[in-house]
Amino acid sequence: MRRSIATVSLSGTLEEKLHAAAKAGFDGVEIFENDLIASPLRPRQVRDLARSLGLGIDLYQPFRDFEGVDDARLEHNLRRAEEKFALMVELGADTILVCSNATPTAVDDDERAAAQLRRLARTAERYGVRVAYEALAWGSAVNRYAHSWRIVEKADHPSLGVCLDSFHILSRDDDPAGIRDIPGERIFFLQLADAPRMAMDVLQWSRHYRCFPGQGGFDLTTFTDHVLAAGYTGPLSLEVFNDVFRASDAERTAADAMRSLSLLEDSLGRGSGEPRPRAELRRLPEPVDPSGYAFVEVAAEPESARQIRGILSALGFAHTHDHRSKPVQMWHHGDVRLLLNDTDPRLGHTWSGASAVTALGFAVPGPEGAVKRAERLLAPALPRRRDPAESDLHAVAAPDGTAVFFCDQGTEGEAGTAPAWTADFSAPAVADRTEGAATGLVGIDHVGLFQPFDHFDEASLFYRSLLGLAPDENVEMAAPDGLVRSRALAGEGTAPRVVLNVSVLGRGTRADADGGAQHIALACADIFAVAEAMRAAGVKPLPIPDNYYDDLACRTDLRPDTRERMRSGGILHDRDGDGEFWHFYTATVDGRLFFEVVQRIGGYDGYGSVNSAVRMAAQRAEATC
Ligand SMILES: O=C(O)c1ccc(O)c(O)c1
Ligand SMILES: [Mg+2]
Repeated sequence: MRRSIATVSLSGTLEEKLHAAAKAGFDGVEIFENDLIASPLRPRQVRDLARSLGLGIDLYQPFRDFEGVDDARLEHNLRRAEEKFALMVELGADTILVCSNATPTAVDDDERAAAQLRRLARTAERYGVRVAYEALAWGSAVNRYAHSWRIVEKADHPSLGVCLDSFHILSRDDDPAGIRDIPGERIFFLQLADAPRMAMDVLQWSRHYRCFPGQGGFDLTTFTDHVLAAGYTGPLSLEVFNDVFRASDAERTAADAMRSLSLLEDSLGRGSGEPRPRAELRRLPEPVDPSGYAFVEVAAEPESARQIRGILSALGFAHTHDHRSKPVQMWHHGDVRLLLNDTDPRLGHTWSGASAVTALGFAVPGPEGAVKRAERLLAPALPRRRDPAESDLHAVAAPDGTAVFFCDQGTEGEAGTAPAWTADFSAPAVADRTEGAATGLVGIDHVGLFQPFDHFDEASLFYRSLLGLAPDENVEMAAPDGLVRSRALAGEGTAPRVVLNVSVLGRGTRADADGGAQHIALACADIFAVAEAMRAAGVKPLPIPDNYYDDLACRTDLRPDTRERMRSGGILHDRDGDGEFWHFYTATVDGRLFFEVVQRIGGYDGYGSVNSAVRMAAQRAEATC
């Protein structure tokens, strides 16, 4: 199917928008009238530029407040429309979007609206233009797609059809199944937008918070399947009004948009009983099903690396191997592998110098397939410095610059065998080996990464589309320096898990500290044993205030001796039904990187976010003491 994007979805001038859309691989654009009016380019020049970039102009929009007016107004509106049709001929655009009248004086009279739209269609026909009538969710008389279709049907002119916009339909909880009853050839245009579920005025919601499919709370797959089942074969076009996208880099937004559309298109027509769509659908390489983390790599300056080594040893990790050609140590505990790079990460992305998670290695069944899928999803490939004998690990850059590696899960899990990529590491001399006392860590539960404000939604779509991780609901937490929004993503069978955080207002020390707080959460089977082993090794946990434990006494039935052990270990607790979550934190290195140890019991599936405000206040106290 053709893929298009509305210029309103991108930042910059019209020229910049066209270049960005073309670079991301779109076939066409919807030109927003304001973008044209503000452009120094004449319509013919816009047409020529679009053509030279390989873009069609699939829609010109919007034409407002046309129908449901008195006779004098109608004549005026028809003259107005005719000017625009002449302009569209210059522009080389053959479809105009007319949105339902949103003025308070619009008359709710289908006969009149149909007669007026028929006159508009007759005029449009003379210019070779088609009119696509869209019901705005806040239209005065017409605000449901079924109503717009009744009027179009009544008007009965071949140059008049409907434009369906997922936002206007799904924001009002309208049932999209009725779209199947509209003949496909009368659906002149399809606009796709997702949005987070919000209880607010629908116009404000639409103009500021739309996002790309897969980034919000609407089911765009089912919606679009209905439109395809009706027989629609026109473009899939993204029309996203979003305050952040308007202010972000247009090329990145366009790539994010294309990733979203590729994922959506790949999901279409797969339901059982779905009729075969008339439109040709592009499919992505098979989804990747990661079984967990192969490794997590941390980079740190030498002094900070020393502190990290102290924490890892106290947690029972041993420094077992060194990379054959790079300054990278492997720290190992059971099946958990952390890589510590203490001089120069050279991963092709920027590193501020503060300790940071620089790479995530995901264990996947077929790395080549994962790489192909990542390429199709426009994930930027990272250059690799590689000696000929080393394994050919492929990495792509996540939106925050973190390198994402695809590692063959191979025989991982079979006793005594190590994954192939670990052959790049050799055992250090015994004298260099740092042995910790094994503490029973069983895996990497999750990695938490603070995201740049502009790229939060992009990041969650990135992990979702490349690795098939399913996003959870957003959670908001009150940090002492502002609200933090958090979204967890987890693979099938709950591994691996990634937690993305962002400052709701895009500022605060948590967001600023050289790119934002990050943590690695390690899973264990006995939190008290790990806490005690860590303290016995001379490493203190993040201290939690006594008030927290007093409150626990009020709201839980935890026994006093348990609470006492929790207090000395800095351990926090959460419960969800029969499930329980126990966790504690280490000190923060460079004000940025910390470790968490967690124990999940029963079906607990969260991240202890009820305790996050206490944790973040404790971290602020730690930073200022
Ligand atoms: O917000 C608006 O006015 C507006 C204009 C054109 C559209 O296609 C739309 O969905 C909304
Ligand atoms: Mg629209």
